[in-house]
Amino acid sequence: MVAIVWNKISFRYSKYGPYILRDAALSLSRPGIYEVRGPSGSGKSTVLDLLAGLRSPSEGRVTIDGKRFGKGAAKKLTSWRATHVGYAPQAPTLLPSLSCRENLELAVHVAGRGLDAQGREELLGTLGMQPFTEALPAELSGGQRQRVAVAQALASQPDLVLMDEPVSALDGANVTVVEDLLRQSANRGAIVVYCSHRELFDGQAKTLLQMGA
Ligand SMILES: Nc1ncnc2c1ncn2[C@@H]1O[C@H](COP(=O)(O)OP(=O)(O)OP(=O)(O)O)[C@@H](O)[C@H]1O
Repeated sequence: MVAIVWNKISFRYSKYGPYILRDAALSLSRPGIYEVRGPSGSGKSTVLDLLAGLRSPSEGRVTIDGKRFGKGAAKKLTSWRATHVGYAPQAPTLLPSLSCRENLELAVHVAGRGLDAQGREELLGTLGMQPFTEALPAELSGGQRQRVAVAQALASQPDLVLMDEPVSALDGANVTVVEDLLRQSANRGAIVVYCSHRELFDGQAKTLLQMGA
């Protein structure tokens, strides 16, 4: 379980740059599926990075499991992130020298928890990647790499699942598979946050944040 509270969080990439977020507030503790909505360039990926603790707020503090983090949070959150967060960023970050199987194994090793070897194999199978278990990322199509990145983010059975455009390269059947896996994660007790230009879950996910233009 994980609980995240934002109170008056602002973020900009540089000291005099435009604000991406201004005095944003949110509270996340209940398992479920949440969407960060907004047009292209509005800051959805930035929000996911902040939730993952990969970026620190410019102003304000985030509270994670009762502890408050402000500037410099990203460094302090490294081990929390490794254990609790599964993140499939917009550009998949599979290690190029490791096979699909090994990329999942690494995620579980770093987290110190997650699916056993059989579970990881099954997860890849569910995503139609069983024939490519031993393939290197460079040997995969874009959609195949995206499916492995989704599997990698789920392999450690994280409390917080972050998915940035998880189905942008997938066909309809695989979109349904990803939706099912994310539902299963939420049913297991995870908080799932995603952004997607393609509508998922029939538009029924709760809105976590609505970003402006
Ligand atoms: N590393 C960075 N340094 C400076 N500006 C950045 C950086 N990353 C993103 N931005 C800017 O921040 C704004 C929000 O970008 P972000 O990627 O979060 O939007 P998005 O809503 O996810 O977009 P899309 O839907 O197109 O993926 C954009 O104007 C972008 O140019």
